[in-house]
Amino acid sequence: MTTRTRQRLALLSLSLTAQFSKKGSSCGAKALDVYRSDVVSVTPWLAPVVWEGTFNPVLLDSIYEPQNISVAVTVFAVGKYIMFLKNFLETAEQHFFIGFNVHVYVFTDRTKDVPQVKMAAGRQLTVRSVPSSKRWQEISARRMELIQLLIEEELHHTDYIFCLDVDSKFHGRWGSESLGGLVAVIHPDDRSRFPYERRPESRAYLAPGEGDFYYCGGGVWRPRTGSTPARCLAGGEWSHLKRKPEIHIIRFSGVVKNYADIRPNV
Ligand SMILES: CC(=O)N[C@H]1[C@@H](OP(=O)(O)OP(=O)(O)OC[C@H]2O[C@@H](n3ccc(=O)[nH]c3=O)[C@H](O)[C@@H]2O)O[C@H](CO)[C@H](O)[C@@H]1O
Ligand SMILES: [Mn+2]
Repeated sequence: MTTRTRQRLALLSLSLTAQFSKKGSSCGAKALDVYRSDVVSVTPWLAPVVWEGTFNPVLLDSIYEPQNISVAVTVFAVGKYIMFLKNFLETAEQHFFIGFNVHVYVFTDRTKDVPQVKMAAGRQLTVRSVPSSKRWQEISARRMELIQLLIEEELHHTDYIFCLDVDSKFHGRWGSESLGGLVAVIHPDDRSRFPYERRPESRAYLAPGEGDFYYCGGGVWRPRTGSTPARCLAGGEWSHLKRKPEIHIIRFSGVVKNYADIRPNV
């Protein structure tokens, strides 16, 4: 099955859910619950915004499982950020694409310090050695280049690739509801506090008052897609922020850290 067909299937599955609820089929009772009126559940360009309660996980898994899809994760743990890796991997084992083929690629300069985490059948970890750096900006900027290389070398047949921050941990299901051509995670902070790009010379420039969603720097990236997300995930948190009532289930969180302690430079 081609990638495009899969994407269509993902969207189809959502509309199927809606149809079931209208027609009151045997799936009806469950599907009827799949509805939220208190949040925006579709973007103006018709990408689903995935809140808890807007999808039926059993139905979605039953569509994706027979397709035997493969999911890759890239995560960088350079320098002191290696300290976050154990928690990241352990919580991913509990919540991230359970029952699917998952291949985690860890990029690190401290290969000897990669923790041994027992992984379930169908899941594996590969460590890629990268040089250390004295500047976090360089570590951050080089990530895309190294991911691109990985795709060219090893990921031709991988269906979906998620690029995640290592200083994150999973608390709740993150699975097939997040599959799409280009997926972004909505940042849980207040919109007024976001550092939008204000330099007019930048292609990402937004005038004050413009802009709809603000995405986390992490998310999912796939080759040959445009820059408007086909799917937006909600349900993240940074524990120093006040929990918002519309977030029913925390799926993942960013670990609160003191940048001065862990980044090689400030
Ligand atoms: C969730 C989210 O919105 N994250 C973004 C935000 O994260 P943060 O402000 O949380 O940045 P960060 O310090 O977590 O750095 C991003 C990632 O780079 C890696 N790293 C960084 C420094 C280092 O010394 N060693 C190392 O391995 C590590 O995987 C880390 O998770 O801003 C960054 C750029 O500043 C990136 O855009 C991140 O994706
Ligand atoms: Mn981070």
